[in-house]
Amino acid sequence: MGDCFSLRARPCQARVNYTRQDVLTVTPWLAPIVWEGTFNAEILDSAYRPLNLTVGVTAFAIGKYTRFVGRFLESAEKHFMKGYRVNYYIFTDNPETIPTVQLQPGRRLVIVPIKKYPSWQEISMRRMEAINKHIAETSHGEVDYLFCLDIDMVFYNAWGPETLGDIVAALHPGYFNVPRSQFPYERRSSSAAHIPDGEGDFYYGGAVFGGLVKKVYEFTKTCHMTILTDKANGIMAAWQEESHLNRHFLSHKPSKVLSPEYLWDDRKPKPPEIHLIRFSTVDKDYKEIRD
Ligand SMILES: CC(=O)N[C@H]1[C@@H](OP(=O)(O)OP(=O)(O)OC[C@H]2O[C@@H](n3ccc(=O)[nH]c3=O)[C@H](O)[C@@H]2O)O[C@H](CO)[C@H](O)[C@@H]1O
Ligand SMILES: [Mn+2]
Repeated sequence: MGDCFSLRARPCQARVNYTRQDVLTVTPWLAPIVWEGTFNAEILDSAYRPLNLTVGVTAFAIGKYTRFVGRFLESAEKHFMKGYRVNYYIFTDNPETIPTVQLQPGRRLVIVPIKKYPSWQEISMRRMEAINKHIAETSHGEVDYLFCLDIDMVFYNAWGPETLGDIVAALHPGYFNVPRSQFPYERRSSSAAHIPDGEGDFYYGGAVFGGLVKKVYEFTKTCHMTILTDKANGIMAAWQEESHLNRHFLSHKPSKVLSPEYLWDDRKPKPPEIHLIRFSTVDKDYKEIRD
């Protein structure tokens, strides 16, 4: 440690400034946007380590997506909440295919058997329901914070306590630097996920959200309800649960926002704002894997 940091906004040579000039680091409702260079990992660790927190992760591996579990878990063991207690909850329709991965002390793997829905859209959307049910039945008593992540992803760099917050969303890698008019929100007013033109803060990704387990319970409950409302009306939102997530975060603002470093996409070139890719989508053959 020993950093001496400046309270002045402008850079000064001898002191460390935990800010970035090239990106937005705080939302208009004063939630931090977490980028590399905006926090001190050592100070955060010394604040959070003594709390002896347990952090949960939910990830779904249904059908052919079981192939992603090994790399996901192995990379998480290297980079995700290193030194903290972690429970991985892997939801799958095929428990026998889940590889055994050597875990660090204080970390455990829980297999949650779940049925397979016929379409990839339904599989993706039904995660809200399954996570909500699992929190109510089990994980509310097992973890303090819970992150809900896509499985077709790999950790490349540290994901630590800087990500913890009451309710946390992540900026989608495809839309963090485009005008709001281009966000792929659901635009049909017949959908419960509808966001009119001229509204919306950011475009968040469906692959990463989290927070205090109680808050994630409330969040997944509302998203599942609005998904069911659409279903009853015979409509499916443009980007499934991701559209509902974006609608919910418009009226219930996240208390912390993760930069696209925490939700990157290997297929994209790295722009200068992205200093450290921490978690990224692996390339996959959509046609082959979703049939
Ligand atoms: C980067 C990002 O924000 N990704 C979102 C995006 O596309 P993606 O292309 O990332 O969606 P995807 O194919 O990864 O599906 C989402 C997740 O559902 C699970 N799964 C899906 C299909 C299947 O047959 N088996 C299975 O287990 C698996 O955990 C997967 O990671 O849009 C989806 C909804 O349209 C979700 O909101 C994703 O989170
Ligand atoms: Mn994905």
